[in-house]
Amino acid sequence: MKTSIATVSLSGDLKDKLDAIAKAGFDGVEIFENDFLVFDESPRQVGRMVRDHGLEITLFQPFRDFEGMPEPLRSRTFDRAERKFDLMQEMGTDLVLVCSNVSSAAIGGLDRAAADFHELGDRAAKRGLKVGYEALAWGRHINDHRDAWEIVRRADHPNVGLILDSFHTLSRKIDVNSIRSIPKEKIFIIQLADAPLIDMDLLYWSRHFRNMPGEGDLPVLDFMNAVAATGYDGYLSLEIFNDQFRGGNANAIAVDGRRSLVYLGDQVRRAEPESALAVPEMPARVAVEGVAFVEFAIDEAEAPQLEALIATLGFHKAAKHKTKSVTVFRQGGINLVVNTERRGFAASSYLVHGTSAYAMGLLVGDAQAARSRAVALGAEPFDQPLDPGEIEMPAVRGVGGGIVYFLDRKSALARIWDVEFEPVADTSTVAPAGLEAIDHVAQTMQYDELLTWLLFYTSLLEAHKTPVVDIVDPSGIVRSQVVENAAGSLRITMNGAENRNTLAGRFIAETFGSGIQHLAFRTNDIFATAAALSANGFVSLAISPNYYDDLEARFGLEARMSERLRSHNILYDRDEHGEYFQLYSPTFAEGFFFEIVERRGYRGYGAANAIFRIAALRKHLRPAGMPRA
Ligand SMILES: O=C(O)c1ccc(O)c(O)c1
Ligand SMILES: [Mg+2]
Repeated sequence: MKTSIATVSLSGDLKDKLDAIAKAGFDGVEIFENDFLVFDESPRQVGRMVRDHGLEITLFQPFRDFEGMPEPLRSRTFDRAERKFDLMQEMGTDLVLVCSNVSSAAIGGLDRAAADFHELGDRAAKRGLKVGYEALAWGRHINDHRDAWEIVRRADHPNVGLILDSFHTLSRKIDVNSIRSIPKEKIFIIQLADAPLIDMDLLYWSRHFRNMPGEGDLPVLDFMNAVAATGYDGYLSLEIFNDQFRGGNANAIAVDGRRSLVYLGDQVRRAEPESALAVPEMPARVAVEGVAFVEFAIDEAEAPQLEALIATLGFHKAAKHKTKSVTVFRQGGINLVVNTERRGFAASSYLVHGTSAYAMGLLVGDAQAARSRAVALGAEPFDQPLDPGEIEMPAVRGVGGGIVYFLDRKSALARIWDVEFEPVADTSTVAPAGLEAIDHVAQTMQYDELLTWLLFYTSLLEAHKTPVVDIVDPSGIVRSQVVENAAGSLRITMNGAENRNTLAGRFIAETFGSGIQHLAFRTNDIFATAAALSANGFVSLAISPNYYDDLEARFGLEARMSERLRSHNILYDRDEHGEYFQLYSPTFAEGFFFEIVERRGYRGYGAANAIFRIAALRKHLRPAGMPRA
């Protein structure tokens, strides 16, 4: 499978873009005219620079407002084309993208356009060049790939072909099956882009909101399956106009782009096994049985406070690592690992971020396969030297440079707790509080990382995303998006902070990066849990009494119920599936906190309660910028 990306998709100057594109592993690049025009090197030098990066120029674009022009405009357009042909030959590319005419001067008519393309094909052929025609969704006369194909067919010239762009086809909801009957040799290149579903003007939507396949809501896979059915085996080329990407980190966006294509190719391979795209084989998306553990990096001075907090939550100290200062606290199916090592990755993570939940372990069917898939999708492998007797746990880098470990029941990893750890006598006086499992892991990140991690998780794991929800923080909006599986055994909530003043934004500033900001545990009886926690000396996050008055009004709750909720600082929500109960700890260290939830059929995450929870948590923050003890 050959992958390419248009320079317009990334930020920086042409050199920055090429560096990022080459590093991410693309084979080719579409040179967007403006990126060339604002660059100071000659076409020949640009061509050399591209090839020095190990890349091929897949096409030069766009050539605008060509077909169907009346004289004297028509002659001028052909002169303009000849100039671009000169440039392409200097640069070293043989394909130009001609997008459908948007000019008010353009005259319609398939045969007129076909004749223009036939002539352009003749001129291109003299120089060994090719012309690809793309229907813009807002083209004046041609805005549907089926019409563009009809023109290409009538042009009947070996040097004239069709360019399909998923955005233009899917944004207009054009039946993708119409692609299946196009001869593959007439498809000169495939451009791919996704986009979030927003009801707006097509041109504006296309120029500002496109994103990588899999990051948006368009059925790009259906489009691609139809393309694959033609036998097409050429480049898959990303063309992503996105305001955020233009201002983003070119390297990160390029990695996302390459991941999106590899993932798309993998899905096509599974849907159309006969496809000619030569997609590399990789293990299937990974089913997650649950979050097996979360590990904290912390120093010895602060660890007792965390351990005391965990104890009031009803966790008991279960085991100690045989060779490392690592302790496991356990309750129900939950393992919390506290790592105070002074060497190794956890120690470095502590030095950079302060106390943080820097790693999580996912229980999967085959841990090695999970890591292989992650690496095939461009994840950064994580390895760390083992002590004698330790079992290697496959891992990759995750959000904020943290670690995602994979465990399974089929390898030696099944016995890791027994092999690497020694049980410790439980001397604690606290009682278990009925916490059964990790309900969700909440990761906080910069807003512009949200799509990156969304794609990371959904391409790797058997999980889907839910729509973005706006969380109102008193100091700004935080955008929240969930990755979860159908069984509910994997739930990751991601909060993207747009500014530093929100609770999420402060967390990122205080911990010098993104990471897990809270962990939510599941109970089957929130009131019994709340009572047990109180008995353990747990102090829950105090919620404003006004909240409970409002609850009664909003949900028609009985006064007895709202009083019960209030007395335990329990938040309440309801959806069409059932009820939800939430209870919070105050923040700890750099803004980390715990949550306890009970789901009575409810499927969401209590977004409506977030403003109350955030307002309460803010009261517990240590003043911004205070050094750690
Ligand atoms: O927005 C545009 O003008 C434009 C130009 C070239 C393309 O390939 C495209 O998809 C859109
Ligand atoms: Mg396009």
